[in-house]
Amino acid sequence: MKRVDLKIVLLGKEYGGKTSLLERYLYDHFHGDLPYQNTIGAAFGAKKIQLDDKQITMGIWDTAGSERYEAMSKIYYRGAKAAIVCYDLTDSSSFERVKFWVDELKKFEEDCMIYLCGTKKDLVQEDRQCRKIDYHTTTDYADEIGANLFETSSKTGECVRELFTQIAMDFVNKYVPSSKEKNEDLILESPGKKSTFCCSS
Ligand SMILES: Nc1nc2c(ncn2[C@@H]2O[C@H](COP(=O)(O)OP(=O)(O)OP(=O)(O)O)[C@@H](O)[C@H]2O)c(=O)[nH]1
Repeated sequence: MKRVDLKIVLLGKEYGGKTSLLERYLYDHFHGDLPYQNTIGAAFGAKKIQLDDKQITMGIWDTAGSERYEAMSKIYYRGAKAAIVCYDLTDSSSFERVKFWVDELKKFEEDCMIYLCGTKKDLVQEDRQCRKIDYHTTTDYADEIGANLFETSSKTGECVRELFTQIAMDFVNKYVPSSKEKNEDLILESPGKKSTFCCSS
């Protein structure tokens, strides 16, 4: 069994749903009934996932969205192989913050794969008027920057596992040669193809 580590960072505006996304993925729970508590500094969680003959340990950094902690958040994306840049589907200003983080990553962490994540999908499903960020605007932007896009709900769990599994698969395809490919001395190609995930509308 081949073991590899994968560093992932969560970025995005405060109240954007990063911590909830991580908790849904790690512990399969959602504490929507508890009062909101902003992340201070950063939090860390880890999860192992197995893909064929590879065991990937994902180390996931949940950064604080408040601009007060911006300088600190920059520390956490260093060396990250994937960044999940979150925005709240019910808050238009959160998408402006996405652009800030994408520019940062493109400038300082070129090799980091970027995943755009529209959070709180359940709210826009309950009431379409809650959607403040047009789906096509985000897919156009994802195309422009060469990113994958997911719309998730930490309340229902929609698309959360799919997001992290996609990251692990892209990472393996990009960075971890399979034993067969290694033996045959093949050159690996990056996954290239982007995908947009919106499990149901
Ligand atoms: N309905 C619903 N509420 C959500 C969802 N995700 C997060 N929330 C709520 O949105 C609020 C903010 O969520 P957090 O996960 O704490 O946001 P954050 O991005 O970690 O915030 P910072 O720590 O300030 O950066 C909380 O009250 C959550 O319960 C979701 O998928 N659906």
